[in-house]
Amino acid sequence: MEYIKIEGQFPKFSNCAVTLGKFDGIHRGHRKLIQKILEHKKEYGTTSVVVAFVSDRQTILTGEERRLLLEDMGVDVLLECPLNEQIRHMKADQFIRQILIGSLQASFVVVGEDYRFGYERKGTPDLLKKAGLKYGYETEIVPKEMDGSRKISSTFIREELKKGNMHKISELLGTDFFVAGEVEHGKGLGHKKFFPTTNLVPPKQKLMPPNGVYVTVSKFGDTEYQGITNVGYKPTVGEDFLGVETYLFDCDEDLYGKDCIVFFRKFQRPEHKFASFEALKAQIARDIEAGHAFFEK
Ligand SMILES: Cc1cc2nc3c(=O)[nH]c(=O)nc-3n(C[C@H](O)[C@H](O)[C@H](O)COP(=O)(O)O)c2cc1C
Ligand SMILES: Nc1ncnc2c1ncn2[C@@H]1O[C@H](COP(=O)(O)OP(=O)(O)OP(=O)(O)O)[C@@H](O)[C@H]1O
Repeated sequence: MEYIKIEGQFPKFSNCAVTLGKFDGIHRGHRKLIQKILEHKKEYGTTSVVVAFVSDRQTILTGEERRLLLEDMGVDVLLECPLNEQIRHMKADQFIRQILIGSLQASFVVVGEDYRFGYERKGTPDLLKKAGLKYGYETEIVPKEMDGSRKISSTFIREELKKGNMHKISELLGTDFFVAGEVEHGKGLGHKKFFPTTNLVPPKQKLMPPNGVYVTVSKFGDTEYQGITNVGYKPTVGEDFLGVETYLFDCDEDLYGKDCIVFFRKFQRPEHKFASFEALKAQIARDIEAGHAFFEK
């Protein structure tokens, strides 16, 4: 996949199947749109392009995680465009002419039914459709993917993430919430005093569920390990950064420096400050038991 961070002008492409939005999280609704551009590519040989508008607020997926996911899905080009003043002030018809037609030579554009773009959010799916008739591209407007009576959206997922409702989040995303990163060294206390663990440090940009213990699955390439993960600052020992620390079941490999993806299945309990290492160790043993019980179910 070609990844381009827009810093000024959009690059030139031709014959593109394009979808537009913020694409934070890549939920089931987003997947439908992406599937449409991939199908169009398969049928007509277009270049599948995701245009993702990014701001500097915290996100469900980091930029890197989104790249991994879209690449995995088979998208050809990801154009990451900062929501700066220039873009915010661009009128909808100018966006269509300059970017969709001028830069991307779009032949297919797909958006959700309530998508808005351009200055004062005046750009609508209907406007895209009308312009398509004039400029010769096809438009597909996708009905909102629902969860019961509520539309699936990144906002909905953010709310559930705050509550640590990992099961609901998996339903909305169509996959488990995950953290991707390289395994780092902890203080090494885990190894000496407790259990061996893998440590990831998510960037501050990443929205995380509440600090606490989660049942997880960690992936290293094609190898998967079930495990139990603590998210937080380890108040018993005191850490000054938020870590994602996992005890992997049935693993005695040295995984330092390896790329890892931790998939969150279930919230188990909040993080506590324990009076002694012994008390923490006893609790971690119970967490591990609860993790095993979850997977045996
Ligand atoms: C399943 C699990 C649960 C944990 N729960 C807590 C907790 O509630 N409070 C806490 O202070 N640390 C908790 N920890 C973190 C331990 O304090 C940590 O493993 C230990 O300090 C070793 O850290 P190190 O590998 O960075 O040396 C937990 C770790 C694991 C793997
Ligand atoms: N549930 C959905 N079903 C179908 N399409 C959707 C759905 N949600 C969003 N889309 C479409 O996906 C594209 C990207 O959506 P975007 O990420 O901007 O919004 P969102 O997921 O609703 O997030 P937020 O809650 O932050 O507005 C847009 O074209 C949007 O209309």
